[in-house]
Amino acid sequence: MLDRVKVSPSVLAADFTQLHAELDRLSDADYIHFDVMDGHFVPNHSFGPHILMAVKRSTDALLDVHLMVTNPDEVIDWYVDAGADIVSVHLEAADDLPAIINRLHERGALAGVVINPPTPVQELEGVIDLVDIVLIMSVNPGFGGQSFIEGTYDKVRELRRMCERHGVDPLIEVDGGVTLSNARALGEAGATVLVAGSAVFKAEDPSMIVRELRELGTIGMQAREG
Ligand SMILES: O=C(CO)[C@@H](O)[C@H](O)COP(=O)(O)O
Repeated sequence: MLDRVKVSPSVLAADFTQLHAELDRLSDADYIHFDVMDGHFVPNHSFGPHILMAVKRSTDALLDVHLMVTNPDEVIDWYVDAGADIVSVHLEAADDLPAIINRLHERGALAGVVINPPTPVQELEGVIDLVDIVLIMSVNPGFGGQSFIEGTYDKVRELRRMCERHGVDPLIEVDGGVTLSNARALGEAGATVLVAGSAVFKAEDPSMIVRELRELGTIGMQAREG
């Protein structure tokens, strides 16, 4: 059981001409969230393992890689080799998720599963005992700066109940449209990791936003735990 919510700033919203300086401003982040987009699974391209290596050189935070790709089994090793600490793959994209999770564990990485907004939480039933982290998308993946989908709270609560039934306690991460205005409610619903791109990188003082997101999320988490 965590004693506080963790914050994972999404580097997609950073100024790439100043990547090192941008990451340097985030000494308080627990993780750095790294969105990989292949132009097939989502209608956008982002970056690959070489940029992840550059991120690794610029931060002490753990690297939280989110693969929005159609062929996760073929690329997970690239990202572990580049320094990923967590690799999350989409339930909607993986043909053999248990094999991918096994491979990540063999390589010493934490394994995550991601579901898109239309995918019901019940579809996680078969893998919930195997994963270290579940990422619930709170926007349709592909772009930063979108509005948070309100139905996410119910999905997080439902996932929390599923975890209790199974006697497991994976990290529960929420990604997309996360801001200071929903961080507390997300912690209260059961989220333990908040991904935030625009809210952090577009702020004047990104480190302060990271601390505030963590504090609000943790207040919510404590309210849920009573
Ligand atoms: O995976 C994604 C988008 O596909 C997210 O990680 C976004 O990058 C989050 O950005 P904001 O909604 O916080 O701006």
